[in-house]
Amino acid sequence: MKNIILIGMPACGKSTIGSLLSNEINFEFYDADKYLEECENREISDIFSEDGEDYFRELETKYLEELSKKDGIIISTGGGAVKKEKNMEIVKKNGIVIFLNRKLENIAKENHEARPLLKNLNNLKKLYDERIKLYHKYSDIVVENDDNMEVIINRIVMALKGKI
Ligand SMILES: Nc1ncnc2c1ncn2[C@@H]1O[C@H](COP(=O)(O)OP(=O)(O)O)[C@@H](O)[C@H]1O
Ligand SMILES: O=C(O)C1=C[C@@H](OP(=O)(O)O)[C@@H](O)[C@H](O)C1
Ligand SMILES: [Mg+2]
Repeated sequence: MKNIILIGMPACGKSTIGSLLSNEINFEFYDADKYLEECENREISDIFSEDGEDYFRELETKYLEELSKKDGIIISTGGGAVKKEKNMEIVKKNGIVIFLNRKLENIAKENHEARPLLKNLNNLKKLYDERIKLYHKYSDIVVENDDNMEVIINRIVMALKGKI
């Protein structure tokens, strides 16, 4: 059984939709950021402020590698997981990658307190410009997140038919 990997901008819905999808298709759900926080017993915002982004990225790769040893699971990645080609090689070995595409104006409305890279909301457009090509490059399926959750989950289930 393959894994299902959700990628996309911060606050595009990866964690929420990953969990809802898990209820729908009975795949175990792992949020890569939450898994990292639990294993390290630290919050991501503290890791960023005390040790910097590069150190966070090392941990991110370590735990994506660990999670990818499992199969038949859903992994919601952090928005920056596409920054390292190695991360995508790891998850794509036994995973189908879904890019959740959500409008920046909707993303901007969410609460970003726990997202160190969005302390300044001006950074959102910059991150988008840096990453949009990467989300397309690494995704097997693109799902527009522009409706209510039930519709989005249904879209994903339909798109996955015959692929897992
Ligand atoms: N289609 C949607 N309709 C309503 N709220 C949404 C939708 N997609 C995402 N959200 C909300 O956006 C917020 C950020 O989602 P989250 O799952 O944390 O994103 P990510 O893990 O991609 O950073 C959550 O409060 C979530 O409920
Ligand atoms: O976009 C990013 O670089 C990040 C997104 C966050 O996850 P979400 O995409 O779930 O917000 C988290 O991994 C970290 O704060 C870095
Ligand atoms: Mg998340």
